[in-house]
Amino acid sequence: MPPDPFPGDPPEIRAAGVSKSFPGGVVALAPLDLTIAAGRTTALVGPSGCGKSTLLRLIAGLEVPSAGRITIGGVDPAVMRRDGAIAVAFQDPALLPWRTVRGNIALACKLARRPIDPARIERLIALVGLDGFGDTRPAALSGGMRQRAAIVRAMITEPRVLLLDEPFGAVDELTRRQLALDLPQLWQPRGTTTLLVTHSVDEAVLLADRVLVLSPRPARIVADIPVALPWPRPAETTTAPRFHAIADRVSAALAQGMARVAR
Ligand SMILES: Nc1ncnc2c1ncn2[C@@H]1O[C@H](COP(=O)(O)OP(=O)(O)OP(=O)(O)O)[C@@H](O)[C@H]1O
Repeated sequence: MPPDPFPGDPPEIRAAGVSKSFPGGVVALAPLDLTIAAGRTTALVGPSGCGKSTLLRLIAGLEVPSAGRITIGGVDPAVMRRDGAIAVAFQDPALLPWRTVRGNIALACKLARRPIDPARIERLIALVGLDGFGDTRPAALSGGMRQRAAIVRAMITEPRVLLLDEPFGAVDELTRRQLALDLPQLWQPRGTTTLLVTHSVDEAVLLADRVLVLSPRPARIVADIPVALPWPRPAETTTAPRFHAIADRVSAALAQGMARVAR
Protein backbone atom coordinates (compact mmCIF):
# COMPACT_ATOMS: atom_id res chain seq x y z
CA MET A 1 0.00 0.00 0.00
CA PRO A 2 1.43 3.46 -0.87
CA PRO A 3 2.07 5.82 2.07
CA ASP A 4 -0.91 7.97 3.05
CA PRO A 5 -0.25 11.27 1.21
CA PHE A 6 -1.96 13.17 4.04
CA PRO A 7 -0.92 11.47 7.28
CA GLY A 8 -2.03 12.82 10.64
CA ASP A 9 -5.32 14.22 11.81
CA PRO A 10 -8.41 14.18 9.61
CA PRO A 11 -8.57 17.22 7.34
CA GLU A 12 -10.79 20.24 7.91
CA ILE A 13 -12.64 21.73 4.91
CA ARG A 14 -12.57 25.50 4.55
CA ALA A 15 -14.38 27.69 2.04
CA ALA A 16 -13.46 31.38 2.05
CA GLY A 17 -15.53 33.80 -0.04
CA VAL A 18 -16.50 30.98 -2.41
CA SER A 19 -18.98 31.83 -5.15
CA LYS A 20 -20.05 30.06 -8.31
CA SER A 21 -21.83 31.44 -11.36
CA PHE A 22 -22.67 29.44 -14.45
CA PRO A 23 -22.74 30.67 -18.05
CA GLY A 24 -26.09 32.32 -18.65
CA GLY A 25 -25.86 34.25 -15.39
CA VAL A 26 -27.13 31.69 -12.84
CA VAL A 27 -25.53 32.53 -9.50
CA ALA A 28 -25.55 29.11 -7.83
CA LEU A 29 -23.54 30.30 -4.83
CA ALA A 30 -23.03 33.84 -3.53
CA PRO A 31 -19.79 34.41 -1.57
CA LEU A 32 -19.88 31.85 1.23
CA ASP A 33 -17.57 31.24 4.20
CA LEU A 34 -17.70 27.81 5.74
CA THR A 35 -15.62 25.53 7.94
CA ILE A 36 -16.45 21.84 8.05
CA ALA A 37 -15.05 20.20 11.18
CA ALA A 38 -12.36 17.57 10.73
CA GLY A 39 -13.35 14.00 11.42
CA ARG A 40 -17.03 14.78 11.92
CA THR A 41 -20.17 14.44 9.81
CA THR A 42 -21.86 17.64 8.69
CA ALA A 43 -25.24 17.60 6.96
CA LEU A 44 -26.32 20.30 4.52
CA VAL A 45 -30.07 20.80 4.17
CA GLY A 46 -31.79 23.43 2.09
CA PRO A 47 -34.47 23.92 -0.52
CA SER A 48 -34.16 22.39 -3.96
CA GLY A 49 -31.88 24.37 -6.27
CA CYS A 50 -30.20 26.42 -3.51
CA GLY A 51 -26.72 25.28 -4.53
CA LYS A 52 -25.98 22.26 -2.29
CA SER A 53 -24.72 19.99 -5.08
CA THR A 54 -22.70 22.85 -6.54
CA LEU A 55 -20.98 23.33 -3.19
CA LEU A 56 -20.25 19.60 -2.94
CA ARG A 57 -18.85 19.50 -6.47
CA LEU A 58 -16.59 22.45 -5.63
CA ILE A 59 -15.36 20.70 -2.48
CA ALA A 60 -14.79 17.52 -4.53
CA GLY A 61 -12.60 19.51 -6.92
CA LEU A 62 -14.96 18.69 -9.80
CA GLU A 63 -15.78 22.39 -10.35
CA VAL A 64 -13.65 25.48 -9.83
CA PRO A 65 -15.06 28.42 -7.82
CA SER A 66 -15.76 31.65 -9.73
CA ALA A 67 -14.20 33.47 -6.75
CA GLY A 68 -12.76 32.53 -3.38
CA ARG A 69 -10.89 29.42 -2.32
CA ILE A 70 -11.58 25.97 -0.94
CA THR A 71 -8.95 24.02 0.95
CA ILE A 72 -9.04 20.60 2.57
CA GLY A 73 -6.46 20.24 5.28
CA GLY A 74 -4.80 23.27 3.65
CA VAL A 75 -4.59 21.46 0.29
CA ASP A 76 -6.41 22.12 -2.99
CA PRO A 77 -9.40 19.72 -3.41
CA ALA A 78 -8.27 18.63 -6.89
CA VAL A 79 -4.95 17.47 -5.39
CA MET A 80 -6.74 15.54 -2.63
CA ARG A 81 -9.00 13.87 -5.18
CA ARG A 82 -6.11 12.97 -7.47
CA ASP A 83 -4.45 11.23 -4.54
CA GLY A 84 -7.57 9.24 -3.69
CA ALA A 85 -8.19 11.04 -0.39
CA ILE A 86 -11.72 12.18 -1.38
CA ALA A 87 -14.55 9.86 -2.32
CA VAL A 88 -17.94 10.95 -3.60
CA ALA A 89 -21.35 9.29 -3.95
CA PHE A 90 -23.67 11.54 -5.92
CA GLN A 91 -27.37 11.35 -6.82
CA ASP A 92 -26.40 9.90 -10.19
CA PRO A 93 -24.37 6.77 -9.34
CA ALA A 94 -22.42 6.85 -12.67
CA LEU A 95 -21.24 3.24 -12.49
CA LEU A 96 -19.32 1.86 -15.46
CA PRO A 97 -21.98 -0.10 -17.40
CA TRP A 98 -19.61 -2.78 -18.69
CA ARG A 99 -18.32 -3.68 -15.21
CA THR A 100 -20.17 -5.70 -12.59
CA VAL A 101 -20.95 -4.29 -9.15
CA ARG A 102 -17.83 -6.00 -7.80
CA GLY A 103 -15.80 -4.79 -10.79
CA ASN A 104 -16.89 -1.18 -10.26
CA ILE A 105 -15.94 -1.36 -6.59
CA ALA A 106 -12.57 -3.01 -7.27
CA LEU A 107 -11.78 -0.34 -9.86
CA ALA A 108 -12.21 2.37 -7.20
CA CYS A 109 -9.51 0.64 -5.13
CA LYS A 110 -7.23 0.47 -8.14
CA LEU A 111 -7.73 4.14 -9.05
CA ALA A 112 -7.07 5.20 -5.45
CA ARG A 113 -4.01 2.92 -5.40
CA ARG A 114 -5.41 0.93 -2.49
CA PRO A 115 -5.20 -2.87 -2.22
CA ILE A 116 -8.26 -4.84 -3.35
CA ASP A 117 -9.60 -6.72 -0.32
CA PRO A 118 -12.23 -9.17 -1.68
CA ALA A 119 -13.55 -10.06 1.80
CA ARG A 120 -14.13 -6.39 2.64
CA ILE A 121 -15.84 -5.83 -0.71
CA GLU A 122 -18.22 -8.72 0.05
CA ARG A 123 -18.86 -7.39 3.57
CA LEU A 124 -19.83 -3.95 2.29
CA ILE A 125 -21.95 -5.39 -0.53
CA ALA A 126 -23.86 -7.37 2.10
CA LEU A 127 -24.12 -4.37 4.43
CA VAL A 128 -26.00 -2.35 1.79
CA GLY A 129 -28.28 -5.32 0.99
CA LEU A 130 -26.75 -6.21 -2.39
CA ASP A 131 -25.91 -9.77 -1.42
CA GLY A 132 -25.96 -11.96 -4.54
CA PHE A 133 -25.63 -9.00 -6.96
CA GLY A 134 -21.82 -8.75 -7.01
CA ASP A 135 -21.69 -10.20 -10.54
CA THR A 136 -24.55 -8.07 -11.87
CA ARG A 137 -24.03 -5.20 -14.31
CA PRO A 138 -25.59 -1.78 -13.47
CA ALA A 139 -28.24 -2.00 -16.24
CA ALA A 140 -29.79 -4.98 -14.45
CA LEU A 141 -30.07 -3.13 -11.11
CA SER A 142 -32.80 -0.78 -9.90
CA GLY A 143 -31.95 2.90 -9.32
CA GLY A 144 -31.78 2.34 -5.57
CA MET A 145 -29.50 -0.69 -5.98
CA ARG A 146 -27.17 1.34 -8.21
CA GLN A 147 -27.02 4.05 -5.54
CA ARG A 148 -26.13 1.47 -2.90
CA ALA A 149 -23.35 0.07 -5.12
CA ALA A 150 -22.05 3.63 -5.54
CA ILE A 151 -21.98 4.10 -1.76
CA VAL A 152 -19.82 0.98 -1.39
CA ARG A 153 -17.59 2.21 -4.21
CA ALA A 154 -17.11 5.50 -2.33
CA MET A 155 -16.38 3.88 1.02
CA ILE A 156 -14.23 0.95 -0.04
CA THR A 157 -11.09 3.12 -0.30
CA GLU A 158 -11.45 4.39 3.29
CA PRO A 159 -11.20 8.01 2.13
CA ARG A 160 -10.14 10.87 4.41
CA VAL A 161 -13.06 12.93 3.09
CA LEU A 162 -16.43 11.47 2.11
CA LEU A 163 -18.93 13.57 0.14
CA LEU A 164 -22.46 12.19 -0.12
CA ASP A 165 -25.10 13.95 -2.24
CA GLU A 166 -28.56 12.50 -1.60
CA PRO A 167 -26.98 9.04 -1.59
CA PHE A 168 -30.25 7.35 -0.63
CA GLY A 169 -32.48 9.39 -2.95
CA ALA A 170 -33.67 6.44 -5.05
CA VAL A 171 -33.85 3.96 -2.18
CA ASP A 172 -37.17 2.84 -0.66
CA GLU A 173 -38.06 4.19 2.78
CA LEU A 174 -37.34 1.03 4.79
CA THR A 175 -33.95 0.35 3.17
CA ARG A 176 -33.11 4.03 3.47
CA ARG A 177 -33.73 3.93 7.20
CA GLN A 178 -31.62 0.77 7.58
CA LEU A 179 -28.75 2.31 5.57
CA ALA A 180 -28.90 5.45 7.71
CA LEU A 181 -28.48 3.23 10.78
CA ASP A 182 -25.76 0.94 9.35
CA LEU A 183 -23.51 3.11 7.21
CA PRO A 184 -22.21 5.55 9.86
CA GLN A 185 -20.51 2.52 11.46
CA LEU A 186 -18.14 2.63 8.51
CA TRP A 187 -17.07 6.26 8.66
CA GLN A 188 -17.92 7.58 12.13
CA PRO A 189 -15.41 5.52 14.19
CA ARG A 190 -12.65 6.20 11.62
CA GLY A 191 -13.06 9.95 11.97
CA THR A 192 -13.71 10.48 8.26
CA THR A 193 -14.55 14.11 7.48
CA THR A 194 -17.99 13.57 5.97
CA LEU A 195 -20.32 16.03 4.25
CA LEU A 196 -23.84 14.84 3.49
CA VAL A 197 -26.48 16.60 1.40
CA THR A 198 -29.98 15.41 2.14
CA HIS A 199 -33.59 16.57 1.83
CA SER A 200 -34.58 14.49 4.86
CA VAL A 201 -34.43 16.34 8.17
CA ASP A 202 -34.54 13.07 10.15
CA GLU A 203 -31.69 11.62 8.11
CA ALA A 204 -29.60 14.76 8.67
CA VAL A 205 -30.09 14.56 12.44
CA LEU A 206 -29.52 10.79 12.61
CA LEU A 207 -26.31 10.85 10.55
CA ALA A 208 -24.64 14.13 11.43
CA ASP A 209 -22.80 15.84 14.28
CA ARG A 210 -23.90 19.21 12.92
CA VAL A 211 -26.61 20.38 10.54
CA LEU A 212 -26.17 23.47 8.38
CA VAL A 213 -29.43 24.89 7.05
CA LEU A 214 -29.18 26.83 3.79
CA SER A 215 -31.49 29.50 2.40
CA PRO A 216 -32.92 29.42 -1.14
CA ARG A 217 -30.47 30.31 -3.94
CA PRO A 218 -28.00 31.83 -3.71
CA ALA A 219 -27.43 29.85 -0.53
CA ARG A 220 -26.59 31.48 2.78
CA ILE A 221 -26.23 29.59 6.06
CA VAL A 222 -29.36 30.43 8.04
CA ALA A 223 -28.74 28.05 10.95
CA ASP A 224 -25.87 26.01 12.35
CA ILE A 225 -27.34 23.34 14.62
CA PRO A 226 -25.17 20.93 16.65
CA VAL A 227 -26.42 17.36 17.02
CA ALA A 228 -25.26 16.37 20.50
CA LEU A 229 -26.51 12.78 20.34
CA PRO A 230 -24.08 10.03 21.37
CA TRP A 231 -22.54 7.52 18.92
CA PRO A 232 -23.27 4.83 18.00
CA ARG A 233 -26.87 5.74 17.22
CA PRO A 234 -29.20 2.74 17.25
CA ALA A 235 -32.77 2.74 15.92
CA GLU A 236 -34.10 3.95 19.31
CA THR A 237 -32.28 7.25 18.74
CA THR A 238 -35.10 8.36 16.44
CA THR A 239 -37.70 7.94 19.18
CA ALA A 240 -35.82 9.99 21.77
CA PRO A 241 -37.35 13.40 22.66
CA ARG A 242 -33.90 14.99 22.16
CA PHE A 243 -33.79 13.72 18.56
CA HIS A 244 -37.20 15.25 17.84
CA ALA A 245 -36.25 18.54 19.50
CA ILE A 246 -33.22 18.87 17.18
CA ALA A 247 -35.24 17.82 14.10
CA ASP A 248 -37.86 20.46 14.98
CA ARG A 249 -35.14 23.13 15.19
CA VAL A 250 -33.87 22.15 11.73
CA SER A 251 -37.39 22.18 10.24
CA ALA A 252 -38.12 25.58 11.79
CA ALA A 253 -34.87 27.02 10.39
CA LEU A 254 -35.71 25.67 6.93
CA ALA A 255 -39.17 27.28 7.08
CA GLN A 256 -37.69 30.54 8.33
CA GLY A 257 -35.16 30.61 5.48
CA MET A 258 -37.97 30.13 2.94
CA ALA A 259 -40.18 32.77 4.60
CA ARG A 260 -37.40 35.36 4.59
CA VAL A 261 -37.16 35.01 0.81
CA ALA A 262 -40.93 35.07 0.26
CA ARG A 263 -41.28 38.40 2.09
N1 LIG B 1 -23.64 23.08 -14.89
C1 LIG B 1 -24.58 23.99 -14.65
N2 LIG B 1 -24.88 24.95 -15.57
C2 LIG B 1 -25.81 25.91 -15.34
N3 LIG B 1 -26.52 25.98 -14.19
C3 LIG B 1 -26.27 25.08 -13.23
C4 LIG B 1 -25.30 24.03 -13.41
N4 LIG B 1 -25.28 23.27 -12.28
C5 LIG B 1 -26.20 23.80 -11.44
N5 LIG B 1 -26.79 24.89 -12.02
C6 LIG B 1 -27.81 25.75 -11.40
O1 LIG B 1 -27.32 26.15 -10.13
C7 LIG B 1 -28.39 26.17 -9.18
C8 LIG B 1 -28.04 25.29 -7.99
O2 LIG B 1 -28.03 23.94 -8.42
P1 LIG B 1 -27.64 22.74 -7.43
O3 LIG B 1 -27.73 21.49 -8.23
O4 LIG B 1 -26.36 23.06 -6.78
O5 LIG B 1 -28.83 22.83 -6.35
P2 LIG B 1 -29.25 21.81 -5.20
O6 LIG B 1 -29.45 22.63 -3.97
O7 LIG B 1 -28.27 20.70 -5.11
O8 LIG B 1 -30.63 21.27 -5.75
P3 LIG B 1 -31.40 19.88 -5.47
O9 LIG B 1 -31.67 19.84 -3.98
O10 LIG B 1 -32.67 20.04 -6.27
O11 LIG B 1 -30.53 18.77 -5.95
C9 LIG B 1 -29.65 25.73 -9.92
O12 LIG B 1 -30.37 26.88 -10.30
C10 LIG B 1 -29.11 25.00 -11.13
O13 LIG B 1 -29.98 25.13 -12.23
